[in-house]
Amino acid sequence: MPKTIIYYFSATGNSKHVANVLASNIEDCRLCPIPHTAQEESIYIDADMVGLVIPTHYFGVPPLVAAFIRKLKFAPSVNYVFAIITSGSSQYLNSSLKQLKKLFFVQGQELHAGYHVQMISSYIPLSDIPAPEKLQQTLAAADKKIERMIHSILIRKYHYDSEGMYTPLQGINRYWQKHLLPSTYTKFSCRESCTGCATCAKVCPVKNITMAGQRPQWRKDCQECLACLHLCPSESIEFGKRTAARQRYRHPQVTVKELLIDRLP
Ligand SMILES: Cc1cc2nc3c(=O)[nH]c(=O)nc-3n(C[C@H](O)[C@H](O)[C@H](O)COP(=O)(O)O)c2cc1C
Repeated sequence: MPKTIIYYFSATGNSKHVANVLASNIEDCRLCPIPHTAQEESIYIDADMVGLVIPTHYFGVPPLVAAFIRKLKFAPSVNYVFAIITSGSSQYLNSSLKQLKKLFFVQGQELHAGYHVQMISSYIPLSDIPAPEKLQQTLAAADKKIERMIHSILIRKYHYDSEGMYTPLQGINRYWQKHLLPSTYTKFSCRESCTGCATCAKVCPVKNITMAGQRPQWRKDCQECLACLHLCPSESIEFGKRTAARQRYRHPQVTVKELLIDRLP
């Protein structure tokens, strides 16, 4: 195993960008996309340093990431574990690090450091993608924060970014997972402009989309990551009623090809 392994999940490239920058600044570092581990029942990590880079979904940890952590077993060589949460804005309205701390604790592993980095929100049912100038400013500020995080990680600093005291958010995340997520797949629709290229099926991290008569069909395992919607080349996919008038997003330094490679082999 390499000295450092970074596991990540990314639908629209924000977390992938952070993981890429980390890997190019940390010696002997391997990147591992979480969807690649889906078939494994147990994952033994025999590295010195372990990183996790993930988006926040509904103020907390995406369920596929929680399921991944529950499979982990750590060798005694592991001496530093860090997590980075990418988000639209809600560092101070968030419970991701609190949740991760508990998830790692249950696996017998301390989470030594946790960071938030504000990027662009992929949750367009709620708000539109900002204008190009604002988008660039936000991503430039994120790159500055990534530089500072790398410095702290390289000196193995023990540090937690604050998430505020707003614990009811953990309840909202649980409610979403239990009561809303199971029927999320019913909210997708596909316009006439669909070319049947199947990019949506290929980018789905849980292989939840099948093509029927050149049209996507969403099954019940949807994680609501919105990769299908944002990465559709003809912008033919909608989610609910509000996305029709809204722009799509992908981190400008991450290609669709890279995100495709991240999915299940
Ligand atoms: C279902 C869903 C829920 C989200 N919830 C939040 C949230 O609670 N707070 C926030 O700031 N951003 C939220 N976002 C935005 C993402 O966390 C953010 O865009 C993230 O950087 C996406 O990372 P990725 O490009 O690696 O997938 C949400 C996005 C999705 C798809």
